[in-house]
Amino acid sequence: KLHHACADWGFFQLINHGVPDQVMEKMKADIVEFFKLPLEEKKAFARLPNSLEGYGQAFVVSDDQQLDWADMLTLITRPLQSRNIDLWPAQPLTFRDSLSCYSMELKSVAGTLLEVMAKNLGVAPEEFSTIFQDQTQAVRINYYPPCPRADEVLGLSPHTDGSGLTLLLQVNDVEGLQIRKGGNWFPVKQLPGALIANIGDIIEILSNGVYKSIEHRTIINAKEKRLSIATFHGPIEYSVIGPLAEIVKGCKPKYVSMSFGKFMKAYFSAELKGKRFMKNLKL
Ligand SMILES: O=C(O)CCC(=O)C(=O)O
Ligand SMILES: [Fe+2]
Repeated sequence: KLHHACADWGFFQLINHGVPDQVMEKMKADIVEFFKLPLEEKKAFARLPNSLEGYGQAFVVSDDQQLDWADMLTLITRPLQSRNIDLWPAQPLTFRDSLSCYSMELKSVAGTLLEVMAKNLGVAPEEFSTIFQDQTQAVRINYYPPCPRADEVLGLSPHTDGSGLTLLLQVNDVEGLQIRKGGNWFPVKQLPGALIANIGDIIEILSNGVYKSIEHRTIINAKEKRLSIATFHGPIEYSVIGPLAEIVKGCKPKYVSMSFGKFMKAYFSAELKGKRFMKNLKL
């Protein structure tokens, strides 16, 4: 079932993920509290120039670009030695603990899903676990303020995630995520308690296109704010991203191979434009 959902849609909702309710609820409550803080207090955790981490806009590549209608907090959560705790909000007081617990639980969910995917692809589970063991994990917490001219802005422009696998949680009860399928946009209604799983570009490349990363965007509500937390799971830092040898036995690789570092640099220097970034990586 998972295989079909992944391969056909690049997207699925996970209900029996095993993450304790209280871990999800604590995380959600602390996210809501953080964004309520006065701007000056949030700015204490501001993104530094040339860094992707911290509070502020992401994906700004030029001065004349129209910005997305969102405020974001991006933090690296794994591997543990990559954590930059100074950028983790100290208010509310439980934030750091909530995020640590949430990060650990989601790592385990992602690990299980990646194992299932490796099996479905017919590659040795070790091949995937070597790439994803002590995986990189980062969170992007998105705050979309209401906008009276909601149809003139986007919360997040169409994009695919530069991750292997993304697990997404809508924090308050406002919808806004849309996925693209066959040229049309479909709204996603999060099932109660579910985590939304998105296939990212790295799985598309490793699987040589068997799994496709899902193009998605968010729209803005005219009256209500919306909050979400996206948790991105990627490979270990020094891995090479390219079609797996076992998969391209007897067929041609469809994507270029490059180091994870180079891939990330390329991903963040491209404007968010649907699947255009991936098209550039095709052979
Ligand atoms: O807010 C959402 O539902 C989606 C967020 C997202 O796609 C992202 O942060 O990459
Ligand atoms: Fe995304």
